[in-house]
Amino acid sequence: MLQKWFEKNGFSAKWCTGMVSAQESLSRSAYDIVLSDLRLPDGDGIMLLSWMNERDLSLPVIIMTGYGEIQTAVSAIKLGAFDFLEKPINPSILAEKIEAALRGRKSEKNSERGGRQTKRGENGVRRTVEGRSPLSTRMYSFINTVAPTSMAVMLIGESGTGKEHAARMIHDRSLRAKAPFVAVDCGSLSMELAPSELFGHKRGAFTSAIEDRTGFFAEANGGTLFLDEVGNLPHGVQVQLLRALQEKKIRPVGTTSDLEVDVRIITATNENLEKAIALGRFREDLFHRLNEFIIEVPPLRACREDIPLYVEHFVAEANVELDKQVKQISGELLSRLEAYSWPGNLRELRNVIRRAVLFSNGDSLTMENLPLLREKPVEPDMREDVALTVSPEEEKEKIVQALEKAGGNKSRAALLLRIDRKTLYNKLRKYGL
Ligand SMILES: Nc1ncnc2c1ncn2[C@@H]1O[C@H](COP(=O)(O)OP(=O)(O)OP(=O)(O)O)[C@@H](O)[C@H]1O
Repeated sequence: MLQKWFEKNGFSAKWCTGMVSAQESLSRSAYDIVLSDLRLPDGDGIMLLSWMNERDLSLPVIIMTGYGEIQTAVSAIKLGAFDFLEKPINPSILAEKIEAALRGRKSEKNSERGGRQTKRGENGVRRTVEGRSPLSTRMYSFINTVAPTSMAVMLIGESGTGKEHAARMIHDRSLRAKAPFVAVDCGSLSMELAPSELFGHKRGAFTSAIEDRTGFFAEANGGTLFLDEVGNLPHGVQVQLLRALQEKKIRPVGTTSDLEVDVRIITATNENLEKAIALGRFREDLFHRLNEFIIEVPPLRACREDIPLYVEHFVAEANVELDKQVKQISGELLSRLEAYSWPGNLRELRNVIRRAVLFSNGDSLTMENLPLLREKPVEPDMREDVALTVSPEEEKEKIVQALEKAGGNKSRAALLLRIDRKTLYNKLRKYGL
């Protein structure tokens, strides 16, 4: 019914039957807005929202709720949902909310189109800022040095420090800037589908190959392919990747001839790959091919003097997105932000600021707007170690079962276990899975 409504009103709408099907659509194509039921046959709107947050899919999400679900809708807003809509849906309220969400989105897109840091979008918000602390300055000077070359760059840093951001910056400052930048989350590639996702396939190559698929390599031809969490690349695919890099040729699944590709590779990892090599999980020859130039992306707590700059940036961004007018930040709040340990780095800071701006009433942010930071700062190690059960054997068993259910897809398994992807990776390593 809603799909018809959208189409009648000049939108193109894709209807998904559940959470997994929405995740698949969101992974493949770009959308401007997501309208999701709170209850879904295979999950719920909040799980979908967390999944999108993890991947930085910052498009507006409107959650549709039934009678008596307002409390859950409020939690959704705290998690970053744009708004909620009570059922039965009133078309004029729906139209109003869609318009408000798209207004924010348009401003965001304009600022994205602004490209490099020096340019600004129509709304005057920069797309990115460069920290000025010694570690940040060093990183940007490495980025500027390596960008115009064709060297393979490996970005090493904790989750949320801005590795993907740095990869885009390298691409934008390279001679390939006008060609595509394609980002791939290696953790979500299953062993079975990875070759076809990376190298493409011919229709009929396997049962579910109902049409030809280009593959990420060919999509990135002439440009940059960013392999995020490269340590999670299935072992079998590592050999194929090495061949593609050495010979600059790929062979789509189900075909007999090679395609020439010209792709610059940037990888990111938040783990010690040398350890993975020692454990036989990562190929040493591939590692050397990928790390022609290593850049360390520092954790936010090592660059505390950059925090006010980032806060200012994220407030400006949230003002536009949420139609707010925050102009001041209380000294007490800023000191709190500077003192916090930021285990989730820039991503966590951005989320905290967006939430604070959303809950602000006037033109200033105070401690009142930051309920989440009032408690003791979380240490990174504690965050990593969320036990799923009391005994390690049971925990391992639970993980194995979730992986089976998810058909080997780690992101999906993490969702089933209700832990984040990074925690799952740590546990897989811990149990040698
Ligand atoms: N220099 C910057 N200026 C503005 N925003 C930034 C900057 N660097 C990172 N961000 C923002 O911080 C968030 C996290 O960045 P990013 O996704 O690049 O981190 P990551 O290290 O790749 O994370 P993960 O390890 O989880 O994949 C994003 O919302 C990104 O837009």
